[in-house]
Amino acid sequence: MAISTETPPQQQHKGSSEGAAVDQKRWTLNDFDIGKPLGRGKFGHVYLAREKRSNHIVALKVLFKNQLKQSQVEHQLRREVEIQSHLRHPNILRLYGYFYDQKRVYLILEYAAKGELYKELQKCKYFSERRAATYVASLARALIYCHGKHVIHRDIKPENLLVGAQGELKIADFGWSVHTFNRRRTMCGTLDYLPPEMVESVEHDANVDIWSLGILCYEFLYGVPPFEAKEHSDTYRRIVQVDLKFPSRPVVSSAAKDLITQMLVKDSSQRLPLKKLLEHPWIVQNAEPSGVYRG
Ligand SMILES: Nc1ncnc2c1ncn2[C@@H]1O[C@H](COP(=O)(O)OP(=O)(O)OP(=O)(O)O)[C@@H](O)[C@H]1O
Repeated sequence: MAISTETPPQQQHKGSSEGAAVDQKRWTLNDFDIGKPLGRGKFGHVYLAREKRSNHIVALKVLFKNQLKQSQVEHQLRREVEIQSHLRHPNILRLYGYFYDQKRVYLILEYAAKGELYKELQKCKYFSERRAATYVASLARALIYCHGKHVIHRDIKPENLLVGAQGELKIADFGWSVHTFNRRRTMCGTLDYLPPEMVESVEHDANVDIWSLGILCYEFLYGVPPFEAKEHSDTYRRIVQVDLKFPSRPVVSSAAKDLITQMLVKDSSQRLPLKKLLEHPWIVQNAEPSGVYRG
C-alpha cells in the first residue's frame, strides 16, 4: 500500500479556502479502499483506509447513528466535527471531512501510525524526563494554538492522545471541547457590551487545559495521576484541596516538580501560562527542540 502522509485527500473544489473545502467535498464510501481495523470505540469502529484518487492513507471512523442517538451525543459529535475540522496544527489530529449514509456517520481522520499514547505509557510504566518534557511542550504549543482560536479542549488525557509515524503527539478527541466565542455569542448576541471580566473569562476558562496538562505531566513522570484514590469521593476531595504529593520513586527532578506545582494551582488565574511553561527551565533543558521524541 502506497503511504502518503503529507497531502490531504483530494478536494473537489479547488481554489476554495481549506476549511470550506472540507465541508464542500461530498465523500462516499466508494472513495475509499478499506484496510485493517485500527480499533473500536464506544460508538463504532476505526479502519485504516486509502482515498482512491490521491492514495492518501487515512483513518476512517465509522459511527452508528442509532447508537449516537441512543446516547444523545449527536450534538457533541457535531461540535467535535465543526471544531476539529478547522484546526491545523502538527500536534492536533486532522479531521479532513465526514459523510454519512442511512445507518452510519463516517469521519475521515489523519492516520496516527503509532497508535495510542496510553498504551505506550502502560508499557513503559512512566516516561523519561526528556520524553515527558517533549510531549508536554508539544501539547502546550497545540493548546496555545487552540486557545488562540477560542477553543478549549477540556479533556486532555492519555486516552485522547495518539502518536504519529515520527513519534509526534496528536490530540485526537475534541468531544468535550468548546468554542467559547460561539458560546458567548449565543448567550449574549455580541461581545461589544460585555465588561472586561467577562471578556477575560475566555482566557480564564482556557486555564482548565493548563490544569489538565499539569495532571498529564505528573502522570507521564510517575505513571499514575496525582489525585488517584480508591474512592471517587476521595479523589474529589484531593482535587479540591489540591492534595499534591510527589512520591520518592520514581526519582523525578525538582525542576519537573516545580513546573507541575505551578500548573496545579487551585485559582485558575494563577496557573502558569502556557507561553511561560515553554520558557520553564525543565522544558528548555529537556524537551527535544524538534518537538519529536524518537526514543
Ligand atoms: N486516527 C487514528 N489513527 C490510528 N488509530 C486510531 C485513530 N483513531 C482511532 N484509532 C484507534 O481506534 C481506537 C478506537 O478509536 P475511537 O476514537 O473510536 O475510540 P475511543 O478513543 O475509545 O473513543 P470513544 O470513547 O469516543 O469511543 C483507538 O483506541 C485507537 O487505537
